[in-house]
Amino acid sequence: MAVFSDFQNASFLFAVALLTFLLLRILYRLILHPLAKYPGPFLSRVSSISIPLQAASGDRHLRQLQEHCKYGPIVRIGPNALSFSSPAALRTIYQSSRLQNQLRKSDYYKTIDAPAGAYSTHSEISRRKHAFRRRVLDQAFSEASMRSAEEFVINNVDTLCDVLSGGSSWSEPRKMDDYATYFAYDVMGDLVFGKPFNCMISAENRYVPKLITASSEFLYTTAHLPLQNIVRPMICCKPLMDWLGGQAAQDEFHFVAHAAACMKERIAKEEEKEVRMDMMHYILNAKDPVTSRPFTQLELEAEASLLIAAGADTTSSSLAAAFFYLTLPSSEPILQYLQQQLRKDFAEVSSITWSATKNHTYFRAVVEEILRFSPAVPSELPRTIIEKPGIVIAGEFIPAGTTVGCSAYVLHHDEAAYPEPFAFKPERWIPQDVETHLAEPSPLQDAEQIAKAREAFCAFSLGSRGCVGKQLAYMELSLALARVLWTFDVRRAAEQVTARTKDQAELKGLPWHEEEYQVKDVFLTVRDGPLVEFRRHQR
Ligand code: HEM
Repeated sequence: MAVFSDFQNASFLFAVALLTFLLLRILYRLILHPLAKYPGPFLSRVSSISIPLQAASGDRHLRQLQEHCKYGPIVRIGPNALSFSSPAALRTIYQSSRLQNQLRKSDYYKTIDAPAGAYSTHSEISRRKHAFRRRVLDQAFSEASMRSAEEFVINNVDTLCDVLSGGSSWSEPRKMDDYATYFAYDVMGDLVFGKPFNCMISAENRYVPKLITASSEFLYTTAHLPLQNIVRPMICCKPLMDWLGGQAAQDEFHFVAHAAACMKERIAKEEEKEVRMDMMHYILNAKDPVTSRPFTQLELEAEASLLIAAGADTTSSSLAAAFFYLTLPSSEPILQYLQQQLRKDFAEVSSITWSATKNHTYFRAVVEEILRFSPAVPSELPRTIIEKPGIVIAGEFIPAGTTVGCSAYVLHHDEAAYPEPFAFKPERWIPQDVETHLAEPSPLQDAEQIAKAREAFCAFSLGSRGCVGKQLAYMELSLALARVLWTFDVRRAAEQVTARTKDQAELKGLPWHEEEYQVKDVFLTVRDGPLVEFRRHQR
């Protein structure tokens, strides 16, 4: 009896001590913490659970914008984390070479590749090791490599046109999130593994995009959980994850194994007589100009998985968004004008090349506006301040140990840089002195407004950790979009599907914008639709 009572007393004392500790911790975070002066939602200021909760909901980008509208340009999104929404902060955090030793990618990145057993260029947080990766990987995005890549991209665009076509009459509604995904994965398979996945023409490999989305969803939340030193080893343990992590965790392991097998096949092909001049050829033959070291087998496998995930999902998200914005009823004059221009400027579809689209002012403005409105990596990219005492961001001294970041979605919907941010307006990228001939022209921009728009644009992030595949992404998007729009009349189907309905948004207290392409933010995006019909254009 006495033992039981001692146990009860000890439990009671333990509970009181724990509650007191938690209460004091909350008070400290609210009042005495160095970030206490920054506003933010209560839960975010006192606990680290807010970010994983938002990540799990798929609404994080929308919440972040909502929070910036409510609290201003600096929001405390976790006890030790701040989100910034100004172009000045964007440049300091991601681009300042002076601060490169003081900031590094946050521990979040250590977790996202943990199941693969090796960091990729994207997840490597050590500045020195990353610099090596980039010196080698950059060679796969050289001008020569991009020139060879164009042919592979065009072959896949031809297939896309074949599968979209309904002949001379209107096609069935095509679900463009799927077609864009199949196209982008086929391109990346072609460039990285030496063979397209053939997703556009066969269902056999369509599980690959699903794997990547599922693993991105799983890791986006998991990597933001508190106590990463415990979480990380757990998600590397396959038997435990098979049991705990369900289908999503199994998908992640499946994809890693799949990528490794494809890489082995591709490496064997490099020994063949006829060299395939795809991106992997350039990677396999690249050596670090500083150390003369090529990638090891493990590094190659990590890069291959990264290139497929980072290259395919982002591009497909943007391509699907393109069809959404261009088929909005309010975009009718934009679409009409764009198609007229493309058909006037290019006599044959084959004359639509990457370099020709680069110089097409109106087309480029359309692409830029798509990337602005719906950035494919919408939420903030976390960086940690590692050197004491700290650094100055946007005029504020921020102490070491703080995780800081900017969200492309938030910056891209800032009224100051983009008046009417929820309207699709390619004209905002075109200087006043360029004639567009739009039926109902909106005012074109003066140089100052365009400079503001450019300053806030960060779809590909900036600096040494910015997107290595930016040029390839523009090439794929431009060739696919321009050639499809040249070849077909396009129109929105009567029925539509969406990743988020107005009712769902309102139920969660999220803002609703009728003309926005809805995505779920899983670091990459999950999307649904639009449904679009195609008819071969009669010239
Ligand atoms: C519309 C298309 C694309 C968008 C919007 C995009 C966006 C981004 C962003 C925002 C980052 C920074 C991520 C971070 O800091 O965590 C990034 C990094 C990266 N992207 Fe892209 N990307 C696109 C297409 C591509 C393509 C086509 C490839 C390659 C085939 C690619 C390869 C990479 C790689 C390897 C990194 C890591 C770079 C590093 O850390 O050094 N991306 N991308």
